Amino acid sequence: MRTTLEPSTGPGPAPRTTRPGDVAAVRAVDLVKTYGSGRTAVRALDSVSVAITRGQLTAVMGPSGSGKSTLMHCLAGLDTVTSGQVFLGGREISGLADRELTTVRRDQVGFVFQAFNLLPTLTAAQNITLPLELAGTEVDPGLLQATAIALGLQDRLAHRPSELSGGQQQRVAIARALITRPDVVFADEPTGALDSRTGQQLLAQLRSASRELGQTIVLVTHDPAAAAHADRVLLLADGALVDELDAPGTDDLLAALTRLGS
Ligand SMILES: Nc1ncnc2c1ncn2[C@@H]1O[C@H](COP(=O)(O)OP(=O)(O)OP(=O)(O)O)[C@@H](O)[C@H]1O
Repeated sequence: MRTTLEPSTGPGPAPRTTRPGDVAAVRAVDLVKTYGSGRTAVRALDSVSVAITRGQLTAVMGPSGSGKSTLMHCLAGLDTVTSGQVFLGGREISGLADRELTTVRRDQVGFVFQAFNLLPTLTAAQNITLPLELAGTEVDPGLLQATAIALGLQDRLAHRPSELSGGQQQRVAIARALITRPDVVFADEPTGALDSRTGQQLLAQLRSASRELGQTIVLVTHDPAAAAHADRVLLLADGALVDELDAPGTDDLLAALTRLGS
């Protein structure tokens, strides 16, 4: 097992989590991910180096098969890397053993998926605080309130998922990912199960929650209108990072994707 810290910018012991001076919440250096071996090997990520800025909403776009999910999985400690390094919160996670990666995922990362994955018998509040309960951490009512307000859920906390709209259910799932204040929240096509208007509202809320709480969020999406909510958009093609756009509009993204032939 190999664990190193990012090069320190100052004296003193290197802390476990992101230092105040760090701008990157998560960083990949020369990341390579190959599936399979021999003639059937697929190089899903081909030497990707990228830094995800703290407190920003970053979207990852690219044609189908370009490596978006693979990049997310490697950055989040869900998958091993073939070579290269991943630093999460200033600590290298590439090379960690499975048990340590489980702790990284529990303590440093939040996830939001297309399917909301809420527990039907629990209220919205209980769903949101579930990660804290599972970790044996006391629930701070102020933190729950602030998270609920950031997502416009303060009047829905006593409701069960079946009593909530799809958009509200996904906001509960986002609140659940934010409640532990992880280094990064990864959202994989979070609007995939929502109609386009509700999806747009959800993304606006995701972005404002990111700003209000200073939460780093990585959004994986096919949808240029979704990615247009991001502070920065990373474009992947054939496993390589081919472009980075700052606060692009939907038209800029459509043009960039057209150039990639997607
Ligand atoms: N478990 C796996 N075994 C073999 N090949 C894989 C595996 N997972 C992904 N791949 C391949 O790696 C490449 C990148 O896949 P990935 O799922 O990361 O792309 P993506 O951009 O997320 O695609 P999509 O937009 O279609 O979800 C593809 O060629 C894919 O077929």
